Amino acid sequence: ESEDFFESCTPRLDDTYRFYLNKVTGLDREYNSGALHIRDLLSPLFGTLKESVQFNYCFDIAWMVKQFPPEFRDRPVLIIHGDKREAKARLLQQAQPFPHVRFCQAKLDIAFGTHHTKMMLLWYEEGFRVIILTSNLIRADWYQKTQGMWMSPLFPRLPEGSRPSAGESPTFFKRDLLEYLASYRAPELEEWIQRIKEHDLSETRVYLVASTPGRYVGPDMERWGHLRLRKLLHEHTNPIPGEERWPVIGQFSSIGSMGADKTKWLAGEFQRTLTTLGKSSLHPSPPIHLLYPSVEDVRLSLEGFPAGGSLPYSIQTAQKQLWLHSYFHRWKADRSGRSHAMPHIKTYMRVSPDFTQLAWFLITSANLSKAAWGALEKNNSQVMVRSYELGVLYVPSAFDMKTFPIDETPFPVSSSTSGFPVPFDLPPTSYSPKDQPWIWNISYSQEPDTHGNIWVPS
Ligand SMILES: O=C(O)c1ccc(Nc2c(-c3ccccc3O)nc3cnccn23)cc1C(=O)O
Repeated sequence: ESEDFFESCTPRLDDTYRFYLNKVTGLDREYNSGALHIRDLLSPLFGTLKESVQFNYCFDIAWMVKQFPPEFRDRPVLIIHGDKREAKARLLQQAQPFPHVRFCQAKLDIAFGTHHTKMMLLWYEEGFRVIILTSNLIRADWYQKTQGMWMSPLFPRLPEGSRPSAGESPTFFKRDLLEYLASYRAPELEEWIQRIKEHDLSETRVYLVASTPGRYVGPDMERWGHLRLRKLLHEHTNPIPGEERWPVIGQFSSIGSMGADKTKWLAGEFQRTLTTLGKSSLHPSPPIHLLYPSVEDVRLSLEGFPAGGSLPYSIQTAQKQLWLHSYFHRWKADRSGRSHAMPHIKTYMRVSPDFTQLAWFLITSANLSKAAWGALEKNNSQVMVRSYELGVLYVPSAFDMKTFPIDETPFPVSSSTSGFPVPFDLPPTSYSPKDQPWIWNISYSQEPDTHGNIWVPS
């Protein structure tokens, strides 16, 4: 039985894609097999921790410290955040009892930008690991929401005296990660840039898709945000016969202001990016399906209306863009047992007309907003990005495939399949005429949620 015990307590992980969902409290056991809790990520099973860096937006420092196993609880943790003034003071105050926790404030010089990036840099005795994820470092983000992550392989240390460009991956992940870290221009990150240079990242098969605040011109325009994604799709995917019938899917947990009509950004520059496949000069208009929870999805969720506290779509923004809601589809994820675990994960993908194959897949912190993805300005000669964002792109060519088959039953995880574990149901389910998008700052008092409560925002 010790074998069974060991089997049951160490998650059998899908090694192909290294894409995992968070565990969700209250699901049948099978739907959490292969899913990971934050305590799994920080467990000695993945390495003997020396120091870590936590890039995130929202922090509960005392809760975070408790997620480390006791033997690692005093190891230095560097927090990369975007808080300023009183918010920064409150954050630093949280760590007053924890001298091993230090802080670095990411510069946010453009209005309305946020430090949205969620990443763990884990330095072990045995080597180095990167985790890029969608969860904040607060209990609620790891309880009953659908969240996801990419977990890197263990990167071994390079032999002494290796040249810095050693340890590069076929997807140039090492160069791109170092450039992203350098974009903070933060002295606290210098020693981490140096440490990563000393490790072998060559087994990485995903491309980094990052956003860093700024106004970019010329070749710098393709380094960040959606123009970076367009560049990667242009270089590393191929045209598909009948691609105009291959839908684009965007799935997210918040929405920015998209302008008075679809041509302002969504069906213009953003659609141009999402429909790029290789170097074809066609600009098809395939279906675009946007997945965002309806009020009913939230009301009937495991958390009930409080799930909507992490779906910050405001009435002020929504009323300016009613045209957007015709693209919307519900959150339905029976295949992962997560139809009632509201999404905080963000994913974008290009699927075949029969929803059995993927041309590419992106998991990211970036919601549907110009702040996150960037927007062209000055007659398309400049792109402006407001926020820090981070995600990873899967393209079939990096896995010696033409397309990714989709695994329609990703749970319980079976290391046998080579299918990509898309976490929600395909095809997407359109809103019914009565469905409305969840808006977080209006009241819902007609019908109670799963906990018998109504929603009356202050
Ligand atoms: O990922 C996400 O969906 C996400 C979305 C927004 C966000 N921040 C944020 C919030 C807000 C949302 C929820 C609880 C507290 C908040 O302050 N309100 C605004 C207003 N304008 C810009 C950013 N805003 C943070 C995250 C995240 O979880 O990182």
